[in-house]
Amino acid sequence: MDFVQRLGIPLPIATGALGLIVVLIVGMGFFKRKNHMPVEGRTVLITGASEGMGRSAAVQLAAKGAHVILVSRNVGRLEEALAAVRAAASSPETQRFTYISADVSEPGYAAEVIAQAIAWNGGRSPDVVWCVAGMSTPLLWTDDAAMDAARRNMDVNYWGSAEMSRAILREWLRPENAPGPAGEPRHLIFTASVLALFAIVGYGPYSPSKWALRGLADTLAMELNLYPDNPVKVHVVYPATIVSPGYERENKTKPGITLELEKDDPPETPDTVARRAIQGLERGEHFVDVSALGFLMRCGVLGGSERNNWVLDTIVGWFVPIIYFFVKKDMNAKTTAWARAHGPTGKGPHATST
Ligand SMILES: NC(=O)C1=CN([C@@H]2O[C@H](COP(=O)(O)OP(=O)(O)OC[C@H]3O[C@@H](n4cnc5c(N)ncnc54)[C@H](OP(=O)(O)O)[C@@H]3O)[C@@H](O)[C@H]2O)C=CC1
Ligand SMILES: CCCCCCCCCCCCCCCC(=O)[C@@H](N)CO
Repeated sequence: MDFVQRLGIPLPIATGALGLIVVLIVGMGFFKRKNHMPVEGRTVLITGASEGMGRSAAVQLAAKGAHVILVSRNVGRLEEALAAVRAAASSPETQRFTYISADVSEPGYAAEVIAQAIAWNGGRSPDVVWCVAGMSTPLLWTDDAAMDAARRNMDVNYWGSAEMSRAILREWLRPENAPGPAGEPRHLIFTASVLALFAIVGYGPYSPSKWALRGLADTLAMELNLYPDNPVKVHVVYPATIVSPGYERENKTKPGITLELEKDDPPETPDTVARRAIQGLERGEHFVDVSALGFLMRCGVLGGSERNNWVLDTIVGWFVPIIYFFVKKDMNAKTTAWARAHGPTGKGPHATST
């Protein structure tokens, strides 16, 4: 406490301030104990639900008692996922499940999907919509295929989620669909990536599509205050590496330097990532991180975004630049060293060994 006195701050005020901070952090944790996203008996629509994290989320939400609508393109895989979801139901006699085959990159697809979902659901819209469908084509920005890949990533990741968000909000926000200000909020969930919080070489075609989701989510979070009688919560989930079929696909084009830089990020299974994401949603978080690195990266970008815990997120955010000072130095040096050893465009998953 010596340094506190040397700063001229009286001890009682210093301990009082410290005590207040602790009480705020603990207190805010206490309020979060409520489940902010109960799904039992409610209907959840998930895009990208036939594989990877979306499929795991569908299974886990069925186990919590939700009716689930799976959306993706491939009917064979949807059938398989549907069987897994059905098998996980907590009340198989009352819970209902179905799938809708749709391509989220098709302009206008979402209104039709929502219409089908409502028809199946007895005239009621789904209560939770989670946009998980996504893809990644890592390439160096000057690669021949990068521009087409960037447009495709934007079509699936950004426009696929943006269209769905508009279609469902136009339903949820209708005056006749208003549960009133005290009604259970509906939930609109986007799936981004930690790469929307921190960028690394090789994800030029992908990262912007996920950053864009962040901008849309923050805009909507404020815009939804216009509809106090139709409460809706907006969330963004930020996974790091998920060992999924999509991850196998993206590694086919991943530049060697990208593989090298991301190898320190511990890969997680789709089940683990889905479970942590659902826990964060149940705590009522606006931005949901699912790993320790993701937590630091989230605190590092918050700016004017909603904070999950205003005290903790802010204080952690003050220290993240110190970590980045070293991380960026290291990553920039590794990238330069890579160019010296392999030439700047040494690429492909096996580039490390050539
Ligand atoms: N894997 C990773 O390392 C990371 C992934 N993410 C993001 O998390 C989410 C889940 O990733 P992951 O578990 O790897 O998923 P996968 O890539 O393994 O599965 C993607 C799912 O989305 C569906 N999908 C893909 N394109 C379309 C489309 N055009 N229209 C409709 N459905 C489509 C697929 O089904 P079908 O082919 O039948 O259409 C499948 O169900 C994605 O948004 C991804 O960008 C974020 C961070 C890391
Ligand atoms: C303060 C914090 C320190 C930061 C240290 C950074 C370590 C590098 C982590 C890179 C992780 C990349 C995950 C990619 C996930 C993804 O979205 C793709 N697989 C999808 O294509």
